Order: sequence, then C-alpha cells, then structure tokens
Amino acid sequence: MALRSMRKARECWNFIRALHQGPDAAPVPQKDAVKRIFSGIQPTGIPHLGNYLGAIESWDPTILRQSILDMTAALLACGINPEKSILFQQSQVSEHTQLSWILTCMVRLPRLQHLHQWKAKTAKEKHNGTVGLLTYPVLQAADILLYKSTHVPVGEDQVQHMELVQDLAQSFNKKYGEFFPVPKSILTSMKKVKSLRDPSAKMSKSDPDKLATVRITDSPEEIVQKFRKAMTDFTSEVTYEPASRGGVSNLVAIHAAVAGLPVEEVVRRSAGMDTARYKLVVADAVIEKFAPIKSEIEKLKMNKDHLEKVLQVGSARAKELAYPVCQEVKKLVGFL
Ligand SMILES: Nc1ncnc2c1ncn2[C@@H]1O[C@H](COP(=O)(O)OC(=O)[C@@H](N)Cc2c[nH]c3ccccc23)[C@@H](O)[C@H]1O
Repeated sequence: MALRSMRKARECWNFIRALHQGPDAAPVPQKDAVKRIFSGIQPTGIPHLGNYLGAIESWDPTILRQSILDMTAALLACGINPEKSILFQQSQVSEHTQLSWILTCMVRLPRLQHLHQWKAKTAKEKHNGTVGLLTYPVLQAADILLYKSTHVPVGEDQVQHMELVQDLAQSFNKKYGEFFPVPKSILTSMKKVKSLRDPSAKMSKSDPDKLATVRITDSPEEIVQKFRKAMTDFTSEVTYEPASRGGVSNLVAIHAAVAGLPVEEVVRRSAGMDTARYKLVVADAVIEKFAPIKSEIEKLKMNKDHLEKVLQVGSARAKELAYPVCQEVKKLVGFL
C-alpha cells in the first residue's frame, strides 16, 4: 500500500486517461501519434477552486477511507467519466511503489532536498519531515511513467516535480535504451489560483485561514462571505493587472474561468462597477458553476457501492496497463 507519509496521511488518487485509444490498445504510445494523459490528486479533502480549475498528521484510517470515497464522488461530479478515463486509487496498484523504488535508486539526495515543496513543508514541520515526504516526488514520477504518459495536466506548483519526472525518464532512457516518453506538463490559464486572503500565495486545501480557500462543496452563503472578505486594494475600479493588482486580478481570472469568457470580456462587462460589488458578481458566478457539481456530489455520496465499484473497476484496468510496463522495467534493470 502506498501510504504517502506527508504531514497528513496521503494516499494519492490518480486518474489516467487514454486519448485516441481504448485502454486495451497497445500500452506504448508512439511519438506524437497517441496522447496518454495522466493526473493525480490527494484525497485529503474536498477539492477547492484551485484544484478544480487548474491537488500523517495521524489521520484516522476511517476518515482516510471516507475521504477516498468523497474524492471519488467529487471527481465524478466534476465530469471525469469512468467510461473514458480510468479513475483509480493509486495504493491499489502495487506497481507504483515497485517502480518508485527503482527510480529512487537513480536520484541523488540533494536533488530532492532542493525541491520547493520539500523545503516549504519541512520548514513548517520544524525540519522534521519524513523520508516518505522527501521521496514523494519520485513516487509521483512512478505514477506518471508507469503508464508511459505523454501529458500531465497540473497546476504551477507541480512544475518542479514534473522537471524531476522528465529528468528521471531521460536518465532511465539513457541507461537502458529508449523506453519512457518524456512527459509534458499541461498548464491551463488557471495554473495558479491565488489565495483569497493573500494573492501572493496559492489557494491551498491546507491554508489555516478558512476564508482563503473556496471549496466546491461550500454553501452559497460561505462562498459569498469568502469573496466579500477577499483581499483587494484601495483602487475601486476592476482591472486585470496581475503584477500590480494581484487581488482583483485573481478575482477577474476566477470569474473568466468559471464563466468561460476571456479576461478582456469580463473586464469590459464590469466597467463602472466598484470592487465591492464586483466581488458579489464573482461569488454568484462561482455559486452558479458549482451548484450542479455540489448536488451531484451529494447524490453520488449516497451510493457508496457505486463509488467502490468505480474504483475497483478502475484499479483493475490500471493494473492491466501497469503490470506489463513494470515487468519490462524489471527485465531492463536485471531483476528478471
Ligand atoms: N491554487 C491552485 N491553482 C491551480 N492549481 C492548483 C492549485 N492548488 C493545487 N492545484 C493543482 O491541483 C492538482 C491536485 O493538487 P494536489 O495538491 O492534490 O496534488 C498533489 O499533491 C500531487 N502530488 C498529486 C499527484 C500524485 N501523483 C501525480 C501524478 C501526476 C499529477 C499529479 C499527481 C495538482 O495538479 C495541483 O497542481
């Protein structure tokens, strides 16, 4: 079982999506011919705006088990279709940790110690981070490479981890012959949704300031309250100037993304409005976007058997893809 020994017990939650081919097709994507898209999210809470638009503090196992099902419900409600994508629980596919060990032997300690997330998280934990936390990005590399993924949709905070994945794929190929595609990150225009309370920081599930993060299951009242309290500046006009007006620009970017409009159009439509009123307009747009997702989550959560079945089927399909790749890797390195 891949238990992610980060500050909280984190099992990683992954879904993979094979485009232009069914999961039964050849698992080795040809250069530029086939895209295989892979991504992941930790089931440590309800996804927030950042996760949506753009992922062991002695966690009780019962809570973790429940969070896994809640995250499944949330991902399905957000539109992940298990007929098209393979939605699965990483810890059900043991090949992830097997490949991770092989990759761990190919990376030098300082490479991991210099990663921003390790530095930031371990600083918060008074430099008492576990080895699991340190090697977590290698497990993430195994998640991606195990499916010979070509594209990985992530937020900006994962770019450095993606560089490690690319380096590991290249080093492996150099040593054992061309085997892994070098996967590319897919960054959307919302690659970094900022905290509503501090536009210099990213919106994060673990932010201690509850007003900083909008969860997709928040009630309309909570959403209004969070946007009302969002940090802006002393200029009342609505403009998009991310470098000098981070707060209001974050609101404009969120508004444009949830309304499916270009930023310029959103700014044009808010001409003459002051930021106080504009915050309520953005809150309304977010409420409208999340309403159907929220009700779908509630519906799905009532059917635990269905959620468990989706995961069971997904994990079996993922295993079918992972097993032969892992066997090939073992042959290449001499384990078999
Ligand atoms: N404020 C934000 N703005 C924009 N995007 C954001 C914001 N906050 C989070 N994200 C993105 O959401 C995804 C899931 O976040 P996690 O922290 O669970 O994400 C994580 O902790 C990963 N280690 C999970 C993982 C494990 N294996 C993988 C393989 C491929 C891709 C991802 C993974 C991520 O894409 C993250 O970049």
